[in-house]
Amino acid sequence: MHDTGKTLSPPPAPDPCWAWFLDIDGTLIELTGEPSSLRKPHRLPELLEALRRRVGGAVALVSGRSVSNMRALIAPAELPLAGCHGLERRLADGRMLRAPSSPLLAEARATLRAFADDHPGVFLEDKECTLALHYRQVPHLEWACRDAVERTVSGDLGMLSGKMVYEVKPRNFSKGTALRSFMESTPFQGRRPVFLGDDLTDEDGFEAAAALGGIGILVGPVRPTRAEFRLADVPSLHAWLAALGL
Ligand SMILES: O=P(O)(O)OC[C@H]1O[C@H](O[C@H]2O[C@H](CO)[C@@H](O)[C@H](O)[C@H]2O)[C@H](O)[C@@H](O)[C@@H]1O
Ligand SMILES: [Mg+2]
Repeated sequence: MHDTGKTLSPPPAPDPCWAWFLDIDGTLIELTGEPSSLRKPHRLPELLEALRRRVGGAVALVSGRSVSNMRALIAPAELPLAGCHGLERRLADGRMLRAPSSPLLAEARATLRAFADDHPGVFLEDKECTLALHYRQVPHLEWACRDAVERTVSGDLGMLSGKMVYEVKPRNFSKGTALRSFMESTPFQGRRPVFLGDDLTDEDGFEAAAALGGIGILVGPVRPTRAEFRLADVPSLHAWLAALGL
């Protein structure tokens, strides 16, 4: 783990021979006030389609969003996708794989729905296989939200901390397990993985990429991270990608 005092180097030039894994919010697109908003960022589908062609199809999006939400966001582009932090995957051939839902999730849903109803401004995003309790509109309620989520977590359920959000999800899946699974099949197999992400939930992706001989690129301010390289922000990522001639 790099400590906060260490400046991370800029990444090497983007390589079309890599296996590409990209986070969405805070990496490809700027964060906004609306969780999982389906507002389509300008030219995102075109960019992803150009990237897909340039790297021989070896690009997947790996997000906390659900696969259905990601598909709507990037349509008409079609890419391999990992949603809900690795619990769902849409393969290059269009097949969907979904981990079985935790029986404990229903109880967590009911508890967190009641909490959100009692706390105006807190938003519960129900992604079916995971739950996200957002406090972006009411930042002073961060600790109350954390406490509510912690109290729902037991058995196979774990808590994830993200940007102005606490999530509940089965522990056995992560962005790292998603990367590893994609790397076992074409068009990713045999390539060097590169994982790009901004948040704490991307650390599993950085770790998995490094374990397979690849690299992690943090997008955003310096912080303790397993990534080796850093790009300052979303526009810097897009400027760096431009070297691929997209
Ligand atoms: O893994 P990511 O692709 O980075 O997705 C992480 C979460 O993104 C969304 O929430 C975040 O973005 C929102 C829109 O910009 C913002 O309002 C919120 O505060 C952020 O936490 C999404 O709603 C979550 O489901 C994803 O897990
Ligand atoms: Mg992100």
